[in-house]
Amino acid sequence: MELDRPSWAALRAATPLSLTEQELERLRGRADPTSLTEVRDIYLPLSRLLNLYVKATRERHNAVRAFLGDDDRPSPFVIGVAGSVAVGKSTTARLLKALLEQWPDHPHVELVSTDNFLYSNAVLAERGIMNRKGFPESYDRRALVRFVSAMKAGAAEQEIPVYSHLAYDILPNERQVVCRPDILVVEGINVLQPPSAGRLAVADFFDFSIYVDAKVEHIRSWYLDRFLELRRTAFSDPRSYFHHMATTVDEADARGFALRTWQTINEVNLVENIAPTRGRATLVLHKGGDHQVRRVRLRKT
Ligand SMILES: Nc1ncnc2c1ncn2[C@@H]1O[C@H](COP(=O)(O)OP(=O)(O)O)[C@@H](O)[C@H]1O
Ligand SMILES: CC(C)(COP(=O)(O)O)[C@@H](O)C(=O)NCCC(=O)O
Repeated sequence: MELDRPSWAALRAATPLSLTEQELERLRGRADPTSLTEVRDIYLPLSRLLNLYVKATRERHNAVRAFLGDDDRPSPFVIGVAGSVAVGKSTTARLLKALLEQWPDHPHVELVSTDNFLYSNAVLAERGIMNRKGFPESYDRRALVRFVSAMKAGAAEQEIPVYSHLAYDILPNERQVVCRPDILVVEGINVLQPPSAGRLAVADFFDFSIYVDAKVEHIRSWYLDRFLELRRTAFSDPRSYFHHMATTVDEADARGFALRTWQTINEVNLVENIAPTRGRATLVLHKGGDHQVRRVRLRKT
């Protein structure tokens, strides 16, 4: 079913807004204008709905465990967050983590971004796919599926690689430790990709999935604005892979570079690989040009 913003916002019911402006500031992505009004109208109803899903899924698991005489701990509820580069998935995922942690029955929420499963630049260069970063073949999909499958099977702790936007690469000496959570949020552009024949895909482990959607021309302008904002901020760090964009390249050329990156990599990936997975999501958040969610589509079954 499709709901407009006011109808969706009304579903918040009595869910309290417990996030402060300072906390939101910390959770928001670069150049992302998500406001407390957006949290109240869009994310609180979503948090309430997800709480109902988590409870119902737990009850079903408990019934099956009782049937099997199995006294293992229940496995985490897994949520996938998909959508284009620069659509605001990571803000959505961080907000969900902050809001879901406030429900007393699932206080431990872990967030994993799939960029951690990108192949290193060295491997991408060796395979000649450095200009395909973000395309399905640029990820170690087997490692990602193994990780989510192990968490779902109740593994106590898993170590995964760490990707840095600053280095624009996997950090060879760092690992992220993920301890068994009540809820695992897996965020990334390709998380709703269907499996290839006879294989499993990470989406096979999702209990709920969200696709963050917007018109291509809006996402393009968000990508360009963010790139220029990063040029003024993160790229000025001498360790940044894009440092030259802040020093030797002027603003017009930096904009031209970002536009080419968008047109030749991110938009192609959006059209060919990401947008076709939208219909697989349990819920679609559709944003207008001002980044605000205008419509919500929910699959009832
Ligand atoms: N080159 C970069 N340097 C620093 N941070 C970046 C860079 N590119 C993207 N980011 C940050 O990484 C996060 C993820 O970005 P992205 O994968 O485009 O997804 P989304 O915008 O949907 O969250 C965002 O918070 C963004 O601000
Ligand atoms: C790292 C990304 C592939 C996103 O990865 P995700 O966490 O969504 O799997 C993307 O942010 C990216 O860097 N794309 C490459 C082209 C570009 O520099 O915009």
